[in-house]
Amino acid sequence: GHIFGGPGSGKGTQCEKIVAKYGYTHLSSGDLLRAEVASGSERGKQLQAIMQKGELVPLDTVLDMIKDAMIAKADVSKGYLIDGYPREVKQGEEFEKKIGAPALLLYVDAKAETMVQRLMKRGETSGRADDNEETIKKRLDLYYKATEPVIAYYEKRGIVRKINSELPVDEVFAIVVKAIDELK
Ligand SMILES: Nc1ncnc2c1ncn2[C@H]1C[C@H](O)[C@@H](COP(=O)(O)OP(=O)(O)O)O1
Ligand SMILES: [Mg+2]
Repeated sequence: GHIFGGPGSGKGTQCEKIVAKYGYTHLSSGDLLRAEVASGSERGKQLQAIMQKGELVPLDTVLDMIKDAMIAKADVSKGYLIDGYPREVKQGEEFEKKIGAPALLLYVDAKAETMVQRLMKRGETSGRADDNEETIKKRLDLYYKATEPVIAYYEKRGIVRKINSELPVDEVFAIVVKAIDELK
């Protein structure tokens, strides 16, 4: 399934707990991209410039990275947890064409102020170039404009489970567990 939500909503935090409990293969598009940047490759340098501006990297680049990572784990995986993708409806359509339809979309929902506060706090230690006030604003704008519409695309199929991420981490996780277990 996919885990979906704004920047700082708590996707990564919940993914860690999901992986510990269910053993799914966690694929964070952001982490894959940041690994490419860290490798120092030419492609990584181009990606870094885009991410630093808070913009979306080209669709095919992210999707190919996810697909490669899925294939690499195909024979050992108990299931995939795709984190931070799709970021726009077009990406969702491409994912379905090239990979398939997700079984579940966990929509980790928090208020804009909450997300900003969490990201500013995370920025104190994360070392992430995009966890600064200016880029956070742009990421939130982009989230509301481009990414949130993705929900409607999946809602039609009845696979969206909205999770209140204003709650403490463990309470959020309890709701997540319920959503996953209902599916099994
Ligand atoms: N339910 C919650 N309550 C309080 N803080 C939370 C929370 N979920 C996550 N956080 C904190 C952990 C991080 O420092 C920050 C952003 O969380 P994250 O998991 O990195 O978000 P995302 O991966 O969606 O960007 O907020
Ligand atoms: Mg994350």
